[in-house]
Amino acid sequence: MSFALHRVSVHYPAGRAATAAALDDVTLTAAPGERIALIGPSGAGKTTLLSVLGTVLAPTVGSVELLGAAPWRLSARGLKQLRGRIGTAYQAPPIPPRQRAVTAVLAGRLGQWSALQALASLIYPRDIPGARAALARLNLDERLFDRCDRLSGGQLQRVGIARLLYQEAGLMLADEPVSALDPALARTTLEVLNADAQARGATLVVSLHAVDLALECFPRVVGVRAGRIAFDLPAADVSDDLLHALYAQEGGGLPRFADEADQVALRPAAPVVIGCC
Ligand SMILES: Nc1ncnc2c1ncn2[C@@H]1O[C@H](COP(=O)(O)OP(=O)(O)OP(=O)(O)O)[C@@H](O)[C@H]1O
Repeated sequence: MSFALHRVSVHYPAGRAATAAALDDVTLTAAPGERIALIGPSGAGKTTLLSVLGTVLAPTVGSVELLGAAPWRLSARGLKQLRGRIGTAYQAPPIPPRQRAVTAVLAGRLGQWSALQALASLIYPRDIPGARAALARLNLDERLFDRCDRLSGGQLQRVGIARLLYQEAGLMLADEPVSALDPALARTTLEVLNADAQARGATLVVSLHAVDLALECFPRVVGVRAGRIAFDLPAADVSDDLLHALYAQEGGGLPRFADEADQVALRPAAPVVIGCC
C-alpha cells in the first residue's frame, strides 16, 4: 500500500465546532503507482487531505500509514527520512524570492542529503545537470540560473514541479499545481507528472480546480465535499450527475479549464480522448 488513511478526521485548532471538521471520517487507500485527482468545491478539504498525506498535519482522529510507515509513531529522524520520500508541489511554491531556480530545484533532495551536503549545495549547486534536466522536462531549462522573484507565477509553479520531479519521491503530492498555466501548458505539465509517476511506479495525488483536466488526465478521481469522500471512481465512471452534486453549492457551474462558454456538457458523449496522460 502506498498510503492508507483510516477514519481520519482533522479539526483545525481555531476552535471550529465538531460538525465543521476540515476532514470528517475519511478512509482512503492507494496502491503504489496509482494516479489520483482530487476535486471538489472550495473549502471541501482537498488541501487538508494533501497535508495529512504530506505529514504536514497529524489527524485529530484516525490512523495514517504512508509508504509502509505510521508517521506519527516514528522518531524525529524516522519522520525526516519518511518526508524525504514524500514530495509536494504547491500552487504558490514556498521558495525564497532571491533563490535561483537551480537551487530551488535541488532543494527537492535536501531530505536525502546530509546536512553538510545540503549546506554545500546552497553555496555551490551540487547537481546542476540534474536540475537542468528536471527543468528541461517542463521547457524551463533556460531559466536555470534566474532568481525566482524574476519568474512569472506560472514559471514559478513549474519550478516547484521540477523540484518534485527531481526529488523522485515514492509518494508525489501536488496542490493545484497548474492553476497559473494556460490550458495547453497545464495539460502538458500534468502529462509530465503522470509519465514520471508511471515510469517510477510512484503514487501521484493531485488536487485540481479544473474538473475537465482531472477527468482527462487521471485514471482515478476522488470527489471531496464538506470534508468527506463524496465518490472515489475510475475517471470514466464519474457522471455529470455526480459532478453537479459535488459542486451544487457553487451555483451549478462546473469549474473547468476549457472554454467557459461550454459549462453544461462537461464530459464528451464519446469516451474522452486522452491527449494528456
Ligand atoms: N489553518 C486553518 N485554520 C482553520 N481552518 C482551516 C485552516 N485551513 C483550512 N481550514 C478550513 O478547513 C476546511 C477545508 O479547507 P481546505 O483548505 O482543506 O479546502 P480546499 O478543498 O483545499 O479548498 P480550496 O479549493 O479553496 O483550496 C475549510 O472549511 C477551511 O476554512
